[in-house]
Amino acid sequence: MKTIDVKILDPRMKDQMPAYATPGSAGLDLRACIDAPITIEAGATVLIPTGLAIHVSDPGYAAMILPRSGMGHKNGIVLGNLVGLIDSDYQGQLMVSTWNRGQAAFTLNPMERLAQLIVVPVVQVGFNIVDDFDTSERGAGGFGSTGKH
Ligand SMILES: O=c1ccn([C@H]2C[C@H](O)[C@@H](COP(=O)(O)OP(=O)(O)OP(=O)(O)O)O2)c(=O)[nH]1
Ligand SMILES: [Mg+2]
Repeated sequence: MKTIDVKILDPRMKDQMPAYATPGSAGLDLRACIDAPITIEAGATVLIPTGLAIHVSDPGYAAMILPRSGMGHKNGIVLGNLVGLIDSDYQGQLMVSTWNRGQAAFTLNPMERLAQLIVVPVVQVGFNIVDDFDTSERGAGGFGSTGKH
């Protein structure tokens, strides 16, 4: 398994480090490192610290913060930025932009698991400027151009 450097910024995280819940899990749950419950009003977005900093370091990888399906579907708790992208050279605290897209206030408790982190491969590209592309079957067709059924 690949390893990445992590700094524990909040001592409470020492015993609760993110871990894969099952052997096949892709995501590592992130916790709300807050000192007291925070009520997030319907429609509001709050930046929540996770108590951790990671340094992916290898530009061939990035980390992404995604919602947890249960929090998103049942409680309306998703991400203010929809998806969080963690650059391989970022060394600051992982922060979760926590958006209550639901109709009711939600109370987030200290150390509650609120989002998840995945690490994904990334290809950095350079641009080769051209006047015309090699022909492709799709061409410029998009936005439903292949039909509905
Ligand atoms: O949900 C997130 C998204 C980003 N970040 C951190 C890591 C990431 O590497 C950095 C910058 O993120 P991004 O490039 O998406 O934001 P930006 O608005 O473009 O800021 P910057 O100008 O710092 O790149 O912020 C988080 O902690 N949580
Ligand atoms: Mg940026």
